[in-house]
Amino acid sequence: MTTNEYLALRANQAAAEISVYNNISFSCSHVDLYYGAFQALKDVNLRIEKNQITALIGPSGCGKSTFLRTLNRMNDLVPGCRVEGDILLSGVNAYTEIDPIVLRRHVGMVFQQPNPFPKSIYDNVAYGPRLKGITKKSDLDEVVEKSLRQAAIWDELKDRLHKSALGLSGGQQQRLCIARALAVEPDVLLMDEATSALDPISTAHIEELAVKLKEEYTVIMVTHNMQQAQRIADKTAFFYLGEMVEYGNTEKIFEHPEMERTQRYISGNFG
Ligand SMILES: Nc1ncnc2c1ncn2[C@@H]1O[C@H](COP(=O)(O)OP(=O)(O)OP(=O)(O)O)[C@@H](O)[C@H]1O
Repeated sequence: MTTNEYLALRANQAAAEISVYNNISFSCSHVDLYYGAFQALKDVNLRIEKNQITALIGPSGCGKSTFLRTLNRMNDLVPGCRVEGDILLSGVNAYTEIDPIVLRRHVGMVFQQPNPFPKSIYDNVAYGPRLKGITKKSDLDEVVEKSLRQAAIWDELKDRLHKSALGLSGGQQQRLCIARALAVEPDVLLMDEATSALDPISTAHIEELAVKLKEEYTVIMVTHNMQQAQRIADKTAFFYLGEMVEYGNTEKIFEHPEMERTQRYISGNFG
């Protein structure tokens, strides 16, 4: 091989690498996480694709929420928690190259229990944009409307924007929390069992919403509900005892898993 041929090959490989990263939201390599002496994540390697819904499944205590929280550095707030390995967001190291506050603006999160602020519906959604420095009323009005529309709750709430968010139903509160997360224009939305406290109709609303949102956002969700993962997730990662055992297209994980532990879990033999 001549020098020129080698250089051409290397350039091609570099271009291929870059195009791979274009489709990748989070790239996690050799991630270990310790709560004090206890190791909760063990050598997790996972690439999460953009504009997809990725479900994290596995038995209780296997590290799904812990992994989700490493993505926006929520675990930084836990005393004694230590993360090793690399977590890149669009190629940028989330632990060494971005301030956690900025990271969390790009990576929004919705929790199991809806947690609106004890403020008006409007002020809940306007909270993040105001922190970002948006103060003009017409600009805030626009962001509030856009975010509530994206969260598929504008029509229900548009006539009561200045009423307390605490007066909404659980399902409405959860969609409001999604609107609040979207108002700062994140790239990624993390959902930690976001429907487990909701009734079936509210759950269906949130599932439909997640499918719509993946056109613009990357959605990563922890769920105990295997039917939910099968209904809406493009990709599924199975965790067990702190390890990410298997990852792939949801259909494949549920119908033809490669690992015995995945097979046993999805067939209900443990967990
Ligand atoms: N703040 C913490 N301090 C110490 N240990 C923790 C902490 N949070 C979680 N753990 C431990 O880490 C392990 C993984 O917990 P995690 O909540 O990530 O699991 P999970 O798969 O999300 O579980 P579940 O499905 O029950 O929510 C568990 O053994 C848990 O007890």
